[in-house]
Amino acid sequence: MHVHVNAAVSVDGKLSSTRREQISISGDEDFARMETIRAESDAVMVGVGTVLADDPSLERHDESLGREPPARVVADSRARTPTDADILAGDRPTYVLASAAAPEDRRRALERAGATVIVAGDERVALPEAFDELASHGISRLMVEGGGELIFSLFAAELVDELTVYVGSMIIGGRGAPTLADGDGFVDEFPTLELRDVARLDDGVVLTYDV
Ligand SMILES: NC(=O)C1=CN([C@@H]2O[C@H](COP(=O)(O)OP(=O)(O)OC[C@H]3O[C@@H](n4cnc5c(N)ncnc54)[C@H](O)[C@@H]3O)[C@@H](O)[C@H]2O)C=CC1
Ligand SMILES: Nc1nc(O)c(N)c(N[C@@H]2O[C@H](COP(=O)(O)O)[C@@H](O)[C@H]2O)n1
Repeated sequence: MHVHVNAAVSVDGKLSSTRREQISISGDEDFARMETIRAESDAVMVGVGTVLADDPSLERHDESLGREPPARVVADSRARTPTDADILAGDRPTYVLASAAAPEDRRRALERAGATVIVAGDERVALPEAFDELASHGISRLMVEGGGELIFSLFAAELVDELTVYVGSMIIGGRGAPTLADGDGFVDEFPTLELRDVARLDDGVVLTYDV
């Protein structure tokens, strides 16, 4: 499976503020670029932290490409996604990746709300195992939008193939504000990236890396 992480950060590397509310870091051109990546993907993924903070629909995509809209995927160890979340609305498939720690009643409630629940791992979602299961559902191109906890785990599990980061010309600051890669952080060995492209867009830059 090809995994493409795409996110927007401030110059100081933040995904949003200490309030964890969605901020328009991207301008119109970058949102259009994001929509194109969504449309080229079989599925778009976020962590449940993003679902709880932003309630994204992951719906906006570039229809001119003439492909089926992408499925949606949530990494949600304890099945906390609200049953009325936008990510479950409409007909597109939604896969909730949960762990064995997810209460049975929550898993059932999400299935009743239309989700396909995939259980992998004991406490947190075992991402390699869950991705194998997604591949068996025909997902071969996965776009990941965030947030920082999920992106860190994907790098830690060496699952990222491509990274695009829009750096908006703003400072957000805040010790507790989410960054592109949070989690426990790397201390000995650090994933290295190969810079493939730099492009000016809106009032910022898009950095494209192979991992
Ligand atoms: N500027 C941007 O491009 C984006 C910004 N955001 C922002 O990011 C923030 C949310 O990010 P986070 O709080 O970091 O939450 P997150 O969206 O990364 O979700 C983390 C949660 O995912 C679940 N999870 C399950 N298995 C996991 C695993 N193996 N590794 C990591 N997490 C796993 C856990 O419950 C964990 O708490 C919000 O403020 C949102 O606005 C989110 C996406 C894009
Ligand atoms: N690419 C990008 N640029 C920004 O400035 C952002 N704030 C985000 N946030 C993420 O975009 C998604 C919103 O989804 P919907 O448009 O509501 O479907 C969600 O993942 C946000 O966290 N992204």
